[in-house]
Amino acid sequence: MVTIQDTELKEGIQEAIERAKSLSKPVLVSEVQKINHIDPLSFYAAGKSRFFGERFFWKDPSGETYIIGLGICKQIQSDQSTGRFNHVEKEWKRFINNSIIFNPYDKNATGPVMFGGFSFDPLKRKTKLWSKYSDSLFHVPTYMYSEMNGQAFLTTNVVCTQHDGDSLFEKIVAERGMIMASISDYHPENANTLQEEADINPEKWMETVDAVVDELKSGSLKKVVLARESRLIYDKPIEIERVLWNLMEMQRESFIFAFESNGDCFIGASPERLIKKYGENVFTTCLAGSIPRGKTAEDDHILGDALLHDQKNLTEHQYVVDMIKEAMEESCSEVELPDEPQLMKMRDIQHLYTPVIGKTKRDASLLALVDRLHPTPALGGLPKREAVEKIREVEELDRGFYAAPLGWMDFRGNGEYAVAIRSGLIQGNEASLFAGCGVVQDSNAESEYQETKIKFRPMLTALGGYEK
Ligand SMILES: C=C(O[C@H]1C=CC=C(C(=O)O)[C@@H]1O)C(=O)O
Ligand SMILES: [Mg+2]
Repeated sequence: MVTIQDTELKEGIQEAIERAKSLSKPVLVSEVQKINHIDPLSFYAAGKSRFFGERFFWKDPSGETYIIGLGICKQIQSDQSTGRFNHVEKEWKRFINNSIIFNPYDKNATGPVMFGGFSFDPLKRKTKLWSKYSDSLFHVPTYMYSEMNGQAFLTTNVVCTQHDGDSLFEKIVAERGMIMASISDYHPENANTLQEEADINPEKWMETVDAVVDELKSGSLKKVVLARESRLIYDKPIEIERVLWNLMEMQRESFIFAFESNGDCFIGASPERLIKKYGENVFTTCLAGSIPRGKTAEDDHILGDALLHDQKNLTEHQYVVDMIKEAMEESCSEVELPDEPQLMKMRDIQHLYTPVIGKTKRDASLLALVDRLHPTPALGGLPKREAVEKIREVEELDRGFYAAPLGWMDFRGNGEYAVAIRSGLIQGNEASLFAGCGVVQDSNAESEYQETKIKFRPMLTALGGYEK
């Protein structure tokens, strides 16, 4: 591991300490090394004893991008409700402004990266379920493995203060050496046994769906996404690595993520991109309207075809397209999207899907786009503000980070956010799973309930609790 760049890290740390003295504030040094490929999950697992509660894992659906972070060199958090996206972006810029970055590679997700997300609705009454996550929470990792189009990089981030000395460099190099030496191929061991599964108040949830359908028929609201929770209890602490392993095996076409905070872990496999921004190119997704997968290829085709022609689902989908198109046209000089939805087939479910691409106007930053889009009518409803207010009023669930933007942004302003659905919060040997669905005028409470059951499956199967 000793390379010429370690000289850079050493000198960078010395320079940063001097800079921290003159500025009277901490200064970041970030060093990027190109390394041989490492199995991303093995890197994550190597941080288990030293960094438990301070790790994250990210894979995009194409498998082109993996980002795994160990340790926290900087946390950006806030419980502020208005202007939170802008606030985080400002904090991020302020943090990297005076930093010293050794990164000769023109690759996204190398060098300083912040990973994290936002709660769905900062105005919702908080329960203790999400006490480990503030409304905006981002971590800048100390050690980060990233893979972009098959090339692998190791970033080391060190925050230096005016009180640090030369020993900081020795400490970091020793710790990094220990992590790298301890990486061994991860294989899951004993599965957990599910002891108790409690759907939280399904009857009440269906009554709420009925009540909202009545309102949709009479008022100005067109769509409200209603979600519910299932609480699982296992015989022993849930091994996050094993859940990730299962998700990677079974949900290849999804974003796969884990975000640890103070011992809890928010984890999932979402098919839905909120926004990706690489330079001026932006990509977003309209995903709404669902039907099960068929047991045979023929069944599956018949179901898919039925979805493509089902008026209730087409309406549910179209609300999302209209809103996203409008938002993108405001922020972009060019926007392209197909006229008709296509099918996105995941392991457990198929959806109506319309991809959207655009080119941003010069001033549109990634988090400004997140601000503009969240929540789309696939997670909130239409009109946006009224729908979020309705959810706040009638939904029992504390959504926390469920259905909200989760992802990364690098020091160049590039990054990607998924909508964190098909997800759960792991707390020791317990887990809460979340699933929701788009309620429109033609919704039927029983079939929406069945739809949420299917949406629990990716996480339930990965945790060990549902055999297909
Ligand atoms: C809100 C969820 O899914 C959304 C994404 C795709 C399809 C949806 C639907 O058909 O209702 C939902 O809008 C969820 O999985 O919890
Ligand atoms: Mg639906």
